[in-house]
Amino acid sequence: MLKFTRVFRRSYSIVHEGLLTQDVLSKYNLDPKKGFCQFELESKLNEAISSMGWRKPTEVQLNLIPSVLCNHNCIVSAAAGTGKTGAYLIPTIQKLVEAKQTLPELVTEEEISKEKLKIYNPDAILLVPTNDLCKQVHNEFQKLTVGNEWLRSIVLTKDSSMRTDLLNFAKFKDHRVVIGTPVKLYQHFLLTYQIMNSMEASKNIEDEIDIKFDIKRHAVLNSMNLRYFVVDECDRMLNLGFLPLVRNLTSLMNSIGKSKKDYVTVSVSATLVQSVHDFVINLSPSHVLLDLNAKMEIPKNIQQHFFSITEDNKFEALKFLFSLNEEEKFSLKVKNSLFDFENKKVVIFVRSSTKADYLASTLKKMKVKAASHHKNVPLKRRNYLVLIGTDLLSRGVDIPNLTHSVILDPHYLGEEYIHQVGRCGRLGKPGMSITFVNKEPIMEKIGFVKTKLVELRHLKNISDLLNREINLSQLPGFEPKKNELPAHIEQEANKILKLNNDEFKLSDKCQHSSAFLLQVVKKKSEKENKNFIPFDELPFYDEMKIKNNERKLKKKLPQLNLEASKKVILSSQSSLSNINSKITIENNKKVKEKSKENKNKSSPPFKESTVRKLHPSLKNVKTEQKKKYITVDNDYESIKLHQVESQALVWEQQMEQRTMSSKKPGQEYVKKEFEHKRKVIDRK
Ligand SMILES: Nc1ncnc2c1ncn2[C@@H]1O[C@H](COP(=O)(O)OP(=O)(O)OP(=O)(O)O)[C@@H](O)[C@H]1O
Repeated sequence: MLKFTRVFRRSYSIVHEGLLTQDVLSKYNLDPKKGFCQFELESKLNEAISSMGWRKPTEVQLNLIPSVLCNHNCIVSAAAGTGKTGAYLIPTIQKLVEAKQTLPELVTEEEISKEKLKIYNPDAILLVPTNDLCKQVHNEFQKLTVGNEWLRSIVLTKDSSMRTDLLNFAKFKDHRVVIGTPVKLYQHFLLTYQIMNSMEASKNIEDEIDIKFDIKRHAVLNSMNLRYFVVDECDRMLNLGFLPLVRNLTSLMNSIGKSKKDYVTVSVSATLVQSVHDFVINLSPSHVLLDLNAKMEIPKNIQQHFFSITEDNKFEALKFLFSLNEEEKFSLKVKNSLFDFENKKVVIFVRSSTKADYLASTLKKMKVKAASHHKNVPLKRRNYLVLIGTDLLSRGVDIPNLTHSVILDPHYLGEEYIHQVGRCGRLGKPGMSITFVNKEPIMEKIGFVKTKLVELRHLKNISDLLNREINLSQLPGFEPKKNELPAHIEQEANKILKLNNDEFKLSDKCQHSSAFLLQVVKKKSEKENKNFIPFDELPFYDEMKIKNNERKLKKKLPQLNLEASKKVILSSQSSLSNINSKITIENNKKVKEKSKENKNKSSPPFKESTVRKLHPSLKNVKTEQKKKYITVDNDYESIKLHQVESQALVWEQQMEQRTMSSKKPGQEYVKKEFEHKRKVIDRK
């Protein structure tokens, strides 16, 4: 059963609610004003700490260091950038230095040549969620072990192959610490398990495992000597779906090392959610809970700003922030220092790696030193001022003197915001977070799935987590325009604009774009999403199937009455005319010429079937109303509509004339014919 030990409140303010256990308090006379000497650390470790410029322990260090030194399992949460890495590294190093005498001898050549399974037994395993964070922790570890260089660490990430790792285990048997990602560590423990099992059962190792294992040169990872097991960013691990993996990893580790619960477990995160508690139960039954960020607050040194910006304007707004001239900056600075991005280190969070790359290249064109970081691009720490990344960048990444966190696409998880904002204003330095929120829902492809994203909901998650109301402000010059279409409609319409004319025939493009707009605006007027067909799903792409698709489209296309059609044209005029004028501007002349030719011909320009095919949405539109409908005539679509309409009118007039003059024999027949034709037109 999980047992949290809560002790009494400290007299000084920096230590939060009763956190430290009695034995810790009686052993150490803790004082936040005193330096690291209060922990009675080994002299070289003390020197290394002071050479890093760390004078006094931070709050989390003051709590965690003595607790680990007293061998307590700990769950710790503290705001981002408060020195958690040092807080778990310092006591681990101290304990390993103390135990130096008991270290195994270096492996000798003779030993290596024996046909015996070599085992690498580290004293500490630090589980870190991503490759870049592993490297960051490794760097900090190296700095803290200056003077104690014998205490090295091996990094296990996807950057090295399994065989290289196995070679390193044999070669660097004296390296006491392993820093690795869950996947790589799991792979190694599984391999050890398989090899040990096959050896026990006197089976051929090669038959049992996929890797070419060289028993003379390779060693396997074991946890027999394990004394410290640290899970950094543990809620991140859970969010990334590593929970089953980490569970399997620990159970493998325990069964191989036969060291169940012999080691001290430290679980660290900036945000402590219930799932972390549940997860920790599996690691160790009793824990000291050092919850220094229970309220999940953003440190006061970080200014937070939330702006309402439409999806299409987000990049523009960002570019605007970067490209303000001195005068503009000055005028805006009067109100807010927010706009001063010059020579500042900025981190920008976006939803996808494609967006990150696009934005980085756009900013580079503006001569801003920008770089992107996501799963395909490793973290570059030099020569840039602006780093653009996905949520991979939000955890643990420590960039000194970073002042601005810009969240272009707010994450659906509220706690992610805390981590993203935590990249700036670290350790009490001034920082500023800017979050852009698109009020309209948008459809976006995430991986292979098209998802409806409602950023207002994400904002609510943030406000629920921070337990405060969040008001959206307007960025000057980016206020919403009147009669603006909802962002998701604009977004879809813009996709149409980006298509090349070669992709399909102009007529099809116009027809479908207008059909699409008619459809989405119908949706808008009905204020429901059920019949909404995203652009990508409209049957445009395969020219060969266009006829079939048209039939499908007709079925899908909701029936429009005049009012709806008129609204389409009027309310979406900007988009429609945008689309039509932009798509057809070059082709307009040709089209007009064609239409003139058609008009000049005595025979009607379209056959009845063509009219029906051309504009299925004309169905149910009555003659008088049709005249009003033909209001916009400076683009191709309306010209076409005009032709269709005028043709329809011509027919009607013809029929009416025939009816008028048909008070002769055969009148009945003509009347019937007229009624029939009228029905046909009405159906059109
Ligand atoms: N006692 C200290 N005095 C001064 N600087 C410190 C101290 N402890 C840590 N730092 C520095 O503070 C910065 C943030 O530390 P660290 O990355 O460990 O924070 P963190 O709490 O792990 O952040 P995150 O939640 O983002 O992972 C680092 O640059 C580190 O070198």
